[in-house]
Amino acid sequence: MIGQLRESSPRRIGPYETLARLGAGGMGEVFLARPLELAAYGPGDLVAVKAIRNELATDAVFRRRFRREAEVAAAIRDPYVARLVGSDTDAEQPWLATEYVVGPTLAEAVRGHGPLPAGAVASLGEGLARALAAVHGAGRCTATSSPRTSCSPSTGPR
Ligand SMILES: Nc1ncnc2c1ncn2[C@@H]1O[C@H](COP(=O)(O)OP(=O)(O)OP(=O)(O)O)[C@@H](O)[C@H]1O
Repeated sequence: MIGQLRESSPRRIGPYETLARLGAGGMGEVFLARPLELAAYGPGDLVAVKAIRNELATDAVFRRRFRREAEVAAAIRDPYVARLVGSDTDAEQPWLATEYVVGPTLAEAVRGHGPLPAGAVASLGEGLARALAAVHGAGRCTATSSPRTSCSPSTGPR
């Protein structure tokens, strides 16, 4: 659910202006945002920016993991995975931005309309499996030990 910005919410993250709060996870908060350069702004330019919590931002081990996450995300090209559109893993408060995915969360859909029909569950499962395969494939291809030339992200895990 899209929530209002809080008093403590950042108004600006990297090249983006925050508009609303989308949620929070283990790493930090996620904001709906748009590019500050309004001339370049179109409806498809809305992004979800994940801003990393301060405690984690000062943790060197976490920073390394987050850099790796951004590197893997940048390598993914798949219709089932929100595309990475920008990141700054070296910023004081690191962030990464992905395409904004419109629509309710699964929990909101079930709360509002009850259990999904079997066909919808099947296609959701298929989409999740495809997305996971794409993420695993990209992880293999960006691993330092695996030469990029022998790797095809779209083939997924073997
Ligand atoms: N690209 C996006 N488009 C729309 N909503 C998003 C997007 N990314 C995240 N959200 C919203 O923000 C919430 C938190 O996302 P986040 O990625 O932080 O969750 P997480 O995977 O549980 O966290 P973490 O990776 O930090 O453990 C999601 O549940 C979702 O509602």
